[in-house]
Amino acid sequence: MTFGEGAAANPVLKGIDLDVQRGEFISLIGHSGCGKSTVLNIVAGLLKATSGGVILDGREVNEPGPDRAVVFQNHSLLPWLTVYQNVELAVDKIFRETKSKAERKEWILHNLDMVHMDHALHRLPSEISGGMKQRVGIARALAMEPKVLLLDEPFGALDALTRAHLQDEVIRIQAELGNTVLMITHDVDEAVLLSDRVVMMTNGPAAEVGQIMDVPLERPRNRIALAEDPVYNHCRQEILSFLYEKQRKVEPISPARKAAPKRETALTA
Ligand SMILES: Nc1ncnc2c1ncn2[C@@H]1O[C@H](COP(=O)(O)OP(=O)(O)OP(=O)(O)O)[C@@H](O)[C@H]1O
Repeated sequence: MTFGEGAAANPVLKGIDLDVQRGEFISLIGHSGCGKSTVLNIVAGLLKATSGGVILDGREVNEPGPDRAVVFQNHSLLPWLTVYQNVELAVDKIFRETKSKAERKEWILHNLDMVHMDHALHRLPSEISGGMKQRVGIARALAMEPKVLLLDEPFGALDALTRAHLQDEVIRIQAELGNTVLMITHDVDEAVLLSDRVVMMTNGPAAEVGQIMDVPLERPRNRIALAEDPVYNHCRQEILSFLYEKQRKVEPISPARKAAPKRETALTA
């Protein structure tokens, strides 16, 4: 994927070659700006790759479709619609022809129940917390019955406790439904806890898949028990070593910091 042309060309991705099995949970991890969201947006059909493409169930996909639902870091709920109506909008769009009104209602309630949001059906997004909004976003995505669930740092904006809670819910839901999931994360523990495989990307420009690691941990996984698990810790170590040794990223010093007086530079170094 190259953005721009000629002198302004920015070759963001070079070799992204990845086979994903049905029902697999894949995490994509890499330093900021390496191109993770670009990969996800290409899979979602929101961006078109400069060359190469995406094949889903034997068919090339190059535009958005209900077979790939995306959950973004900052919820994308419509602020003037209630929790129920936000999910209803997606469900009506996809199932208008195939489910009756009563069946659609039951399906909306079922999906909101799955993320434990059935108590707040008639609240507006502005009346619920950040974690609750992400749950509604997940319910809306699940209600579309996508072949692939695309999660772009879905827990990134949440506090640590809410994040852990929602991760556990995603683990439970994935165990129940067996979704195929592609998730972007910056969080090493989250990647190991949730994934079957972790795809590590090299630093851009022209980022590629640097390493793919299997996570051979039994499911269901329990975060507390895993803290002591040698396999879990080995997986963490592998990712940390990739990110901070093999792909160590040194941020350029900004002009403002360069110009700072000596003493201040020493304090901020
Ligand atoms: N629509 C676009 N037009 C031009 N350049 C873009 C566009 N989208 C992304 N880029 C560039 O592509 C590079 C990769 O961006 P991307 O958002 O995919 O990285 P990322 O790994 O997801 O970053 P982060 O972890 O910080 O979210 C960046 O240099 C960014 O500026």
